[in-house]
Amino acid sequence: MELMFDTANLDNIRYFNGIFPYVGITSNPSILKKEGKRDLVHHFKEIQSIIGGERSLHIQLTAGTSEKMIEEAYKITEKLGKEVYIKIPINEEGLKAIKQLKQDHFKITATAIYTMAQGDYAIMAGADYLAPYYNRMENTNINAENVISHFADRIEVGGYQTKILAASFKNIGQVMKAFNCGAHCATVDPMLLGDSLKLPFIETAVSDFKKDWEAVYGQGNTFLNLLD
Ligand SMILES: O=P(O)(O)OC[C@H]1O[C@](O)(CO)[C@@H](O)[C@@H]1O
Repeated sequence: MELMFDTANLDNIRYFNGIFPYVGITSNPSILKKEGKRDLVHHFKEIQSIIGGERSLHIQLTAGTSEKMIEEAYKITEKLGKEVYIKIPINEEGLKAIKQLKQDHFKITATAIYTMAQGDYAIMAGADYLAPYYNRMENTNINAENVISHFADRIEVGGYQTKILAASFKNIGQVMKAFNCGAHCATVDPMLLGDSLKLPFIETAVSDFKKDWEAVYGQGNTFLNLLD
């Protein structure tokens, strides 16, 4: 069970970096749009410096043909390092690009996955990660839980190395369901993760403990000044 942050916002990454256990950052052109026009090499390098070398960075290609996608992948990794995961939508051109890029030892995250067939092609093509779109599947009346369970099953039975990186979440319940269905990892807007800890009953429990403690040991005292 792993989390990634689905954002390119530097402030959010810096803030939540200190809070949640997470293993990487994902983005796509729509997520980048929210940051306005940027010097992208500089921006991604900044992200790399915040998250450190142990966590992964997943960057989506923008070209429409496999030839251009392959060129983009080379350019991105030339600027940002071969450790970057190249995100490629699973359509004809995308699959063609993955075939070549895997031969060239690139790390690949297959994305825009709505169907079992798309994911199975990506697994067979050797994708390192598979990003099924949970909320978008639900919006399309596709059973996201069945699709993710199917991938988990295929990977287990076939002994594939591909990991399921469930994506497109609009609430924390969807994230938990994706894990229940066998997703290895979920990429989530860190603001959504933050909101999942801001529940009134959590606050009530914490403040009740504080009140009970202070009723006995005095206001403002903690173990720090009582155990000297
Ligand atoms: O439905 P949404 O919120 O646009 O999400 C699409 C998802 O696709 C991804 O690009 C994953 O490949 C994520 O970055 C994002 O979670």
